[in-house]
This record gives sequence, C-alpha cells and structure tokens, in this order.
Amino acid sequence: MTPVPGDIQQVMDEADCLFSESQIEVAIDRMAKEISNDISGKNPIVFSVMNGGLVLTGKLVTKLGFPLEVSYLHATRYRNETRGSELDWKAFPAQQLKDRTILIVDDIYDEGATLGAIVDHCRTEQVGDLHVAVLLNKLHDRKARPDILPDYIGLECEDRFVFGFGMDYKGYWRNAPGIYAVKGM
Ligand SMILES: O=P(O)(O)OC[C@H]1O[C@H](OP(=O)(O)OP(=O)(O)O)[C@H](O)[C@@H]1O
Ligand code: HPA
Repeated sequence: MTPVPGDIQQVMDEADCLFSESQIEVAIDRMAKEISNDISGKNPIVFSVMNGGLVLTGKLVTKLGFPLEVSYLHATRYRNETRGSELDWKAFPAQQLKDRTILIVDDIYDEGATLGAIVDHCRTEQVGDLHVAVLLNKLHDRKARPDILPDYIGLECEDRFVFGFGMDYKGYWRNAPGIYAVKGM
C-alpha cells in the first residue's frame, strides 16, 4: 500500500472550516435557481472543469430540472501545488461548441487565469451563449483578467489556500464535505 503523505491528515486536523456542508448546499440551491432562470430551455452543455469542478457539477446538475448535456474539460495550472504556474490543457471539450449554450462549472475563481483561458477557447469556438458558475470566489486584487467575472458565484472567501468540495490540498481532500483553509496559509 502506498501511504498517505505525512502532512495530509494534519492539515485537515488543523484547518479552519470556512463553510459547512449545509452552508454550501444553500449556496448551490441559489445558484441552481439563478442558472435555471437563465438557461432553462436552451439545450445547454454543462462542462465540468476537471478535476476541481467535479463535486460542484455533480451536485448542481441534479438541481437543474430541464434537458441538458454534461461533459468535461481539463485545464490545470496548480499540479498539486499551492501556487499556480502556466496553464496545461489536458482535455479540450470534445463537442462542437459553435452556437451552443455553454455552462462552465468550476470550484474556485482564484487568480482567474484558468477561467480566462477557458473563456478564450469558447469564444474562439464561437459558442452561442457562455455562462460560468463557480462555487467560490477568492477575494484579492490579483485577478489576471478583471474583465471576466463568473455569472454565478456560490460563496466568497478570504485570501487563503482552501480545500474541500472539489478543491485539493496536494491532491487530497477534494472529498471533504465543507470548505476549509489551511492553517497559516
Ligand atoms: O483562478 P486560478 O488561479 O486559475 O485557479 C483556479 C483553478 O485552479 C484549480 O485547478 P487546478 O489547476 O488545481 O487543477 P485541478 O483541478 O486538476 O487540480 C481550480 O480547480 C481552478 O480550475
Ligand atoms: O485556494 C485554492 N485551493 C485549491 N485549489 C486552488 N486552485 C486555485 N486556488 C486554489
């Protein structure tokens, strides 16, 4: 058996809980209502931004009571680190995006470079109608593309490294049911 790295359990034990599971559920319910008002009846494709968007996407789509397709894309720039670097496109959307209504779903809007690249790709592919949903907006003045703001934001947090509900600490704790901040970060 490959052991879990030594600091992983300790990070959870010492973390500050920023949002509980029930607070997150309330936020997702609100997002689902807002999204339904905007794209119900538009035959959208919902793209989960892997890996972080996985948990929110799963929760969110069960609350959208109209026909839609679910798919994924994978753009990553943190690679299990706590600082982002250059963006690596691991999987572009497989579908034709031209003239489609698209909903991009991700866990966190931090510096925004990831979302910026995804929006640029969607525009290049001439999507019809583009919407972006994120669970968490991290509040700071380092946004790479201040012109791009997600249409649907679940919660806002202070400028700390967070994990849980899709977000990882060194690849772990995406499965944590709340949102936590690493002690001292
Ligand atoms: O706003 P930014 O500063 O660009 O950061 C946000 C992005 O970073 C994380 O992905 P990550 O690169 O960790 O990939 P992963 O989800 O596959 O771990 C997160 O899931 C977002 O997609
Ligand atoms: O604070 C964060 N936590 C986890 N993943 C992230 N990706 C960007 N920012 C973060």
